Amino acid sequence: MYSLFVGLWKYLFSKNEYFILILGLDNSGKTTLLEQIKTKYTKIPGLPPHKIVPTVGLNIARTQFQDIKLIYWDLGGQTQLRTIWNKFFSDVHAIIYVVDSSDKERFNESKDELEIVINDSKLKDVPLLLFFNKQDLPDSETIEYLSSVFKSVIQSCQLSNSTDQLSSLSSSSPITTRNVQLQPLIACKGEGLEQGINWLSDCLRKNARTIEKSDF
Ligand SMILES: Nc1nc2c(ncn2[C@@H]2O[C@H](COP(=O)(O)OP(=O)(O)OP(=O)(O)O)[C@@H](O)[C@H]2O)c(=O)[nH]1
Ligand SMILES: [Mg+2]
Repeated sequence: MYSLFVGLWKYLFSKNEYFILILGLDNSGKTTLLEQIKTKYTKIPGLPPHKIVPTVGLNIARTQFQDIKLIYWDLGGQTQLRTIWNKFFSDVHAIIYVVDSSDKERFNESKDELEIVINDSKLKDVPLLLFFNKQDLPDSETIEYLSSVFKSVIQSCQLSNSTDQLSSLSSSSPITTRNVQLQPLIACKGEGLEQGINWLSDCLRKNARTIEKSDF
């Protein structure tokens, strides 16, 4: 009974548990990525790509990664479903944003949606892992090109870093930052996944924000 209680206590209040929201336009490969995460970091393999259908609700993966627990929430990216994204913002420690590197006609739409996300005050300081997916497709754009498309987003993260650092000098509050990483990905094969998750885990270990448990 005692060990059950201790286990429950640890489960509810463990400090090394982080919530990660996976966002991006529909068809960008979010659920494919989530299923690869399950395959790579859990004992139960994820669904193969041909069994994955467009997401309407919420898909979840719980993983143990070295010393930390990472819980991923994958939401639907269709236009009408994007309106619920911000309901999760108060409860997450990091954002993964997935871009279809071959969907040239929707690069700007994807960038505009990401700008809305990172400009939300509830996500201040939350690290952003930007996965440029589908790098296996012959018509996918390079990371260099995509970096220029998403330049305004990257710059606004850097700008918020320097603004915060300046204000912190005068107010002597802690320096706050939004870490950003651009990572090529082939979600259906899991290529690039490990590099991205390693980076994100390091960020969370070093400087994750505190979320009040009462928010859950
Ligand atoms: N070639 C290729 N196709 C991919 C890759 N990742 C995902 N796909 C394909 O892209 C399509 C959409 O994948 P999903 O994972 O369902 O996309 P999603 O972002 O979850 O879409 P919504 O749930 O509608 O928001 C599927 O046909 C996948 O097989 C990849 O790395 N390479
Ligand atoms: Mg999906």
